[in-house]
Amino acid sequence: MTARAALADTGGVMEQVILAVVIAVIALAAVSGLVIGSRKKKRLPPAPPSSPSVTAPPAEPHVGEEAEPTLEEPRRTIEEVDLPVTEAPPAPTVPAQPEAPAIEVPEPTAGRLVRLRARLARSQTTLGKGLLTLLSREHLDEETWEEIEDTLLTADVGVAPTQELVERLRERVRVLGTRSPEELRGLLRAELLQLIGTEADRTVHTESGVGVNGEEKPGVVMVVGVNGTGKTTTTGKLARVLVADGKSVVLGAADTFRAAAADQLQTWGERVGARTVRGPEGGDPASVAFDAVKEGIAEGADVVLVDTAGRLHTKTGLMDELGKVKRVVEKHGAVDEVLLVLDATTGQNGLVQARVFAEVVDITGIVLTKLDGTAKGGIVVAVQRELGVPVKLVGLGEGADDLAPFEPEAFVDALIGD
Ligand SMILES: Nc1nc2c(ncn2[C@@H]2O[C@H](COP(=O)(O)OP(=O)(O)OP(=O)(O)O)[C@@H](O)[C@H]2O)c(=O)[nH]1
Repeated sequence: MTARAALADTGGVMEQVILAVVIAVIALAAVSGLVIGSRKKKRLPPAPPSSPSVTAPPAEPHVGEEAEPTLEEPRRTIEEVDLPVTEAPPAPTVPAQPEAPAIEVPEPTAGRLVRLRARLARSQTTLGKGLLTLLSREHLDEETWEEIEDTLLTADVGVAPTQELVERLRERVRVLGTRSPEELRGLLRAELLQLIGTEADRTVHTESGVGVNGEEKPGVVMVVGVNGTGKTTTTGKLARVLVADGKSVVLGAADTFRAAAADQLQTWGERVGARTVRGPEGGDPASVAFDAVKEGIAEGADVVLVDTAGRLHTKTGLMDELGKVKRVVEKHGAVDEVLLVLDATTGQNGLVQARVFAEVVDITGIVLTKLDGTAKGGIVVAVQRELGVPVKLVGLGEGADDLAPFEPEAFVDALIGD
């Protein structure tokens, strides 16, 4: 091969090399253009308009995207950090103060028994009207007197008072000779009144006095009795009686065995604007009672009513605890009333309860509930005899103002009718 031929050969190879390089560059450019295009396609779509009520979670960063720059904040020492407790609470935006329940105005207490006498008359006909019918018989033979006796016993008057009454009636009827219905009514009225007693002090004592430290102390009333007799209801109704008479009342929910009892009492209190002092469920009843009187003193209240647990008289420990409640309350000063609540429908069983309660605390008054639901009104006589303590209030229904001061005359009139 000549040198010229060799050179020409070399030039051809160079041309091929240059061509190959040009093709490679073009190919590279095309490939890189495709990559850029595909990256552009991967960009996130524009964010949807944000909704005002729903807060969207932050979008997660994708691979290849740069992280958001962090805010540059100087590092603070622990002393410089404001603790949340030191911050002023944000101004409340919702004016949602629950409205205080409307305060009720209880019915006046004077003459309540007269107003409610229809409740008594309905259920007591066996006693009053039954006696009148028997006494009106033309011949008052032994059989009739026995029927009179049975009527009194059935009405729970009790054996001894029944015998006394029958004895006196026999004597007076004999002296009277002929009997007009009016005379008989007057005679029976007088004898029943004598049996019930018109002289006893039936006032519920709630006068304020002087506490152990010489401070003014509200009148303190303890309400005791077995579960279900209507004790809590009676405490609530009594609060209304007092409020109706213009007194301010604090309630003590010392029935800590049953949380619902405290709720029940509080509801009664709220209806007449009386504060209720309560403790933890199962807590010490004596301490709740103590706190209630303390609160009453602090508030300058007129009366503190303490509702106690309806302990069963068979449980000696619980009964002892009732004595403790009274002793602890007395650290503030005297307890003015201890009212025993008895369910008139339980008859003789109520007398057993009365006896046991009287052993633990000095009962000063009796509240007979549910007299509207029984013909056994004679229990008024029996229980007074048993305890030597007067009936001071009677319950004549489930209504808020169905608790009446006990008035013997109105009671007897309701029994025998006018
Ligand atoms: N008919 C009638 N029902 C009454 C009277 N007094 C209370 N009651 C009802 O008797 C039931 C029991 O009353 P409460 O006050 O819960 O009885 P309690 O003795 O406190 O019982 P605990 O709270 O379980 O200790 C309730 O349904 C009252 O409405 C009343 O004079 N007449």
